[in-house]
Amino acid sequence: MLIFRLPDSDVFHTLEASQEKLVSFVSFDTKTVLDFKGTIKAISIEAIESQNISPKSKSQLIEIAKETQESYALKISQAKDFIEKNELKKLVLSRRKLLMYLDIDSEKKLSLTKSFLKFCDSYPSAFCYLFEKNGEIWMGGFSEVLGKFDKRNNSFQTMSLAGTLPLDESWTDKEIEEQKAVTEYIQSILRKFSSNLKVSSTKDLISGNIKHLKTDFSAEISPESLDKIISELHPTPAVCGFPKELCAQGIKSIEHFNREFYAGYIKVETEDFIYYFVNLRCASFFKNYAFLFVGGGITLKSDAEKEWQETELKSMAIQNNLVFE
Ligand SMILES: C=C(O[C@@H]1C=C(C(=O)O)C=C[C@H]1O)C(=O)O
Repeated sequence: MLIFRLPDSDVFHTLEASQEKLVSFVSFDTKTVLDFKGTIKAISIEAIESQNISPKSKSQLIEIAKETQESYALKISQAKDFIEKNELKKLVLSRRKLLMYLDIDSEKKLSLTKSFLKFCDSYPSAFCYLFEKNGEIWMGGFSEVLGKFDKRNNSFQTMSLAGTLPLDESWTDKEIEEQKAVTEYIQSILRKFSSNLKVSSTKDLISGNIKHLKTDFSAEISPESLDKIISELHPTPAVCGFPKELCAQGIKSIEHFNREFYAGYIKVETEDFIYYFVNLRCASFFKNYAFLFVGGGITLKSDAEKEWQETELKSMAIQNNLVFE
C-alpha cells in the first residue's frame, strides 16, 4: 500500500494494480530499491481513512541505546575530526530518534492514516507519502527536490537546499557556507550535461518551525542523460558531503546505524514528469515505537548544542503530526 501527495497539490494518490513501475524508494546507499507497481489513481480522504495500516511486527524489547544529547555531541566531535583530517567543507551527520508511543499516550492507538493526513496539511509544499510493504511502514515528506524532469520539453530542475535555523534567527557564515558547498557541487555536475544552466538567487524556504536556504537550478538536458545526472547528484552534500564516497564512509563509521531510506530518494513517474524527491523528515514505524531520522550539516563551526536542537526541531515535523485515538 502506498499513498502519496505531490507538492502544492490537494489530490492524494495511490497505485492501482498493474505491472507499470511508477514509484521507487531508493535507499541512501542505493543498495535497496523498493518498487511500487501500478497505475497512479486519485484516492479520497475517506478511502485513505478506511485503510488499515498498522505495524504487524510484534512488540519486542529493542536493545538500542537511546541517542542522548551527550552521545550525539561525541559523534559531532568525531565528525569534526573527520572534516579536519580530510580537509572537507562539511559532513552531514544524523541520528535515529527513538520514539516510544507508550511515552506519549499509553491508552490510545496511533492512527497512521490520520497522522499522514495531518502531516500533509502541515506541509502543503512537500511531497508526502505513507507506505506499508513487506512488513515495513514508512511515512515522510519534505520539499527538497533532487530532480524534476519535464518529458515534454526536456527541462530539468533541481535545488540546493541546506542550512537550518529557527524562524526568528538570522543566517550566519556557517549556514551560508554549508549551502554554498551544495550549490557548487550541483553546478559542477549540471554544467557537464547542459550548456544553458540557469541559477536563481538564494532564498529562504520555510518548513514548519524552521527555515533553510534554497537556490533553484534549471537546465535543458538530453533525456538519455537523466539517469546519469541523478546518480551523479545523489547523495548531494545536503545529505552527505563531498567527496561523496569518502563522506559516506565517514558517516557510516560515526553514525553506527543504517540510514535505510532516510536521505535516499523517491522516484515518481507521471505522464509528463519524472520526479526525484529527497527522502527527509521521515520515520519508520513499529508496533510500539518509531524511528525518526533527522540530521544536519556539520562544519568546523558547528556547535554541538545547536546541532542537537536542530535535529529536535526537524523531528517535530513527524512527531507533532502523530494522531492517537
Ligand atoms: C539532513 C536533513 O536535512 C537536510 C540538511 C539540512 C542542513 O544541514 O541544514 C537542511 C535541509 C536538508 O537538506 C534532515 O532533515 O535530516
